[in-house]
Amino acid sequence: MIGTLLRRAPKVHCLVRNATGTRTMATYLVDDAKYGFLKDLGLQRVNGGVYDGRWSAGAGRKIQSIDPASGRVIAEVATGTEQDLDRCLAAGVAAYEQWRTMPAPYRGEIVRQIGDELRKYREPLGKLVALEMGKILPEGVGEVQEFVDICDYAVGLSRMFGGAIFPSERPQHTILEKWNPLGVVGVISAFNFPCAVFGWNAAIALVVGNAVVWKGAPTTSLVSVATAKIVTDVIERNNLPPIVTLCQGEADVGKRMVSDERVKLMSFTGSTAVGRTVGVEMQRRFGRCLLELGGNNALIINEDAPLQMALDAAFFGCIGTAGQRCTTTRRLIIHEQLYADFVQKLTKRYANLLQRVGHPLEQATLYGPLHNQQAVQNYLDAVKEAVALGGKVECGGKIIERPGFFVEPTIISNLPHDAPVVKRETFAPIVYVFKAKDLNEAIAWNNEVDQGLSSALFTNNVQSAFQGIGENGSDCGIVNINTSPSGAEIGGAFGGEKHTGGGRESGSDSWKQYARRSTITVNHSTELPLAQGIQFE
Ligand SMILES: NC(=O)c1ccc[n+]([C@@H]2O[C@H](COP(=O)([O-])OP(=O)(O)OC[C@H]3O[C@@H](n4cnc5c(N)ncnc54)[C@H](O)[C@@H]3O)[C@@H](O)[C@H]2O)c1
Repeated sequence: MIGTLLRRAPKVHCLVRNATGTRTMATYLVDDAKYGFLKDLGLQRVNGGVYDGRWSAGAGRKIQSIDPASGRVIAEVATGTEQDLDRCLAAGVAAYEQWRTMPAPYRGEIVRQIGDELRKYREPLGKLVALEMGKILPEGVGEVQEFVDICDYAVGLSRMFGGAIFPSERPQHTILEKWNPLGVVGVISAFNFPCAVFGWNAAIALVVGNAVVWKGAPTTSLVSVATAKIVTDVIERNNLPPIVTLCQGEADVGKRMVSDERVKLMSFTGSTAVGRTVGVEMQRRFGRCLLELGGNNALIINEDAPLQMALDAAFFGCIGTAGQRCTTTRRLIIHEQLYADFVQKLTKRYANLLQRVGHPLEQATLYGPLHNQQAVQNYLDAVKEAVALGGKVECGGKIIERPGFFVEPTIISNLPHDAPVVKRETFAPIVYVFKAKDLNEAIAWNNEVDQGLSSALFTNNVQSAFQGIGENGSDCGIVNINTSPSGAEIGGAFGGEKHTGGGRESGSDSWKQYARRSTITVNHSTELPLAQGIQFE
């Protein structure tokens, strides 16, 4: 329905300057009444991309945000520069001084209000996520829901994050552990989760007592602005200082944030290549970092797997978000006895999916576009490389001829399990399929790539399942049994090993990454005994 409206939408023209300064005609979806949800989110034709306690146009480049399913301009964002970031950081440091003194349950109350406000904007913000990133509407709304859920989680946490008490070897002494906030937490996020990644970080960082400075991906700048507006409105209504600031910008702003000593923890989500530079810089200046980087996730189908479930899991895992999740299934390792039948059934499911290709805002769409032209090129390059290495394209491999950045979901067989193209993360809907002789071989192949984010084993055998999750099993941060490696719930700690960066976000004890641990010995005696019984007189 909305897709029909999209195609029929009247064109609204206005004059803008492009990157070279030439005045050109542009069409803006934000001016079209059929995209009224953009105005509901407070978005205009040109939006300020900087919030340091008040909204302003950044002095950086004006970025045109594109709908990847049609190539049309949604609206513009005036992004920030390093100077704009400097103001955001200064405001964040000052806000932190006040925020850290407030009781944690009070901080939780503010995060509760943020969650409630997000609930009100779930649909329009979810639509914007779908429109600007290119994921289908249920996934766009689901992303906002993740932010709501982590707020609920953080509210509870604000009354629960506790320290330990340990026995002391000295009489009438007690050893305590107390978790204190760090200061300003920097968040740099990737285009594929433009709302939730900020949410996972901000909700937890705030209840622990930190201030947050955010830079989202340049190509999803509207989501950053709309999300930050919802959050900062709540903060302003409570007469609080800017404990959340935004400096939407490009790599120069990101680099500056990473190198600034005021940022005590740098939470970076993005590619391994950029994450490596972030990690090195944070190590150089002894800052903390939380890295959530690329994945190369495998799904193992053991000979005793529940087959229908495995097929459903592979279908969603490989194709969901058009292959643009960090947890997307990129390798299927199938027991040799099941291989031919499984690949044939999966190929059939792929063929049926082509009926469900469409605009992400259309109700019937299951499969949307890639995010931009560069992603299409990366996809084509990977297919070409795979074929040159002897790979057989079982299905897909080409661009889908329609407006926007659509490519066919693709299955490639016949490659060595350790081919260079297989060991690399191509952020596109390509899955490589392999025939394994037994579980030991399958696990060895699962583990042989550099990345270590997510994995799954399908088996009905308890011994195989426990091998998969144990010391001889998957070396990933996420190790699933009989469910897809793609996607995760907020209750557990999210993140991966090796070149995925080692960070953990969301649930379990991930909150500890946002806090500094103070070990405290309290002497409640009238003597002053030294540790280890040392006499010093
Ligand atoms: N592990 C996870 O939780 C997770 C989640 C989502 C995405 N990802 C990964 O992110 C990648 C896709 O996202 P992307 O293309 O936006 O990644 P990217 O690395 O190109 O960009 C990520 C962010 O870093 C910024 N940036 C670029 N250069 C920088 C620099 N030198 N210093 C500081 N910041 C800089 C970008 O502007 C953007 O905001 C994939 O590899 C995917 O697997 C990982």
